[in-house]
Amino acid sequence: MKVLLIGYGKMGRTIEQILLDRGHTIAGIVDQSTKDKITDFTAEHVDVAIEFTQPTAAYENITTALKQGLRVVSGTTGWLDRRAEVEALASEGEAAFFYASNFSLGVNIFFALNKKLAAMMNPHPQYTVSMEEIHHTEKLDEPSGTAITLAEGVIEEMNNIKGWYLSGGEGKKGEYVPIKALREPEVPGTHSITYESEMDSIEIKHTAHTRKSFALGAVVAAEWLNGKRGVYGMQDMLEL
Ligand SMILES: NC(=O)C1=CN([C@@H]2O[C@H](COP(=O)(O)OP(=O)(O)OC[C@H]3O[C@@H](n4cnc5c(N)ncnc54)[C@H](O)[C@@H]3O)[C@@H](O)[C@H]2O)C=CC1
Ligand SMILES: O=C(O)C1=N[C@H](C(=O)O)C[C@H](O)C1
Repeated sequence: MKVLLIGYGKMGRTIEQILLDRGHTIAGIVDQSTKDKITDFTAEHVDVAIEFTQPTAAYENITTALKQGLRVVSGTTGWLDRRAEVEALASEGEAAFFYASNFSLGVNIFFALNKKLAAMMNPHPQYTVSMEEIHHTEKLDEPSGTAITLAEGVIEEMNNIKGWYLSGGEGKKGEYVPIKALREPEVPGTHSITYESEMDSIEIKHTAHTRKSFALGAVVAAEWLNGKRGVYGMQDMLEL
């Protein structure tokens, strides 16, 4: 598979290594400091583009790649207010789009566990739900995309939960999930969900030991997307 890397930071470089280890080739690298531009590439040169950049750049990068007719896998967080526009564009043309707030297999199992636990807690309003995420200090967005996906899972399953808020901000206790975002050196990503009552607490937690888990998931998603058209996510691929 010929892959265009859009974004050559921590994730782009980890993905490159996994691509090479799995026998793929790098068609080009687009970053702020490289000569390559997304508009230099079409589906003739590229089977899949993998986009990991930053919240302010993702929308422009993804839509440019889709307009070039490229299949795009993206994991950039913090831009999803424009996700519907991207998905509409991807479903019109020859291109394809695969997005995940977290590509790690373990986190996607954790997403399913989170929803199952939320459904079990739904009839028990004496428990108050809260979340915490910890990431490295270079992370630009908060809360993490993964924490938002976890909160959306709780909102889907619990009748009395209406939304989420960044802990420290405004929110109605009990009706909104507070998400505490902590930044500590070198942490790849830790997420926990706690249900607290006067009697006891229940906590589930996922700890990433390395960002290789996210990078491997993105490469597997690119392999899976190759040859397809349309809009996809981890549930389509993993059938969890
Ligand atoms: N979905 C997932 O599984 C994961 C998502 N992420 C997300 O991926 C994104 C990138 O993460 P990292 O690689 O750790 O960040 P990073 O800061 O190490 O790298 C980002 C790269 O994007 C480049 N960039 C910025 N604007 C650009 C533009 N307009 N065009 C091309 N390149 C541009 C920067 O120069 C930098 O090299 C973040 O939003 C992060 O939250 C990170 C890990 C896993
Ligand atoms: O910025 C990161 O590093 C990560 N970002 C993603 C997120 O915002 O959820 C995924 C992972 O937690 C690492």
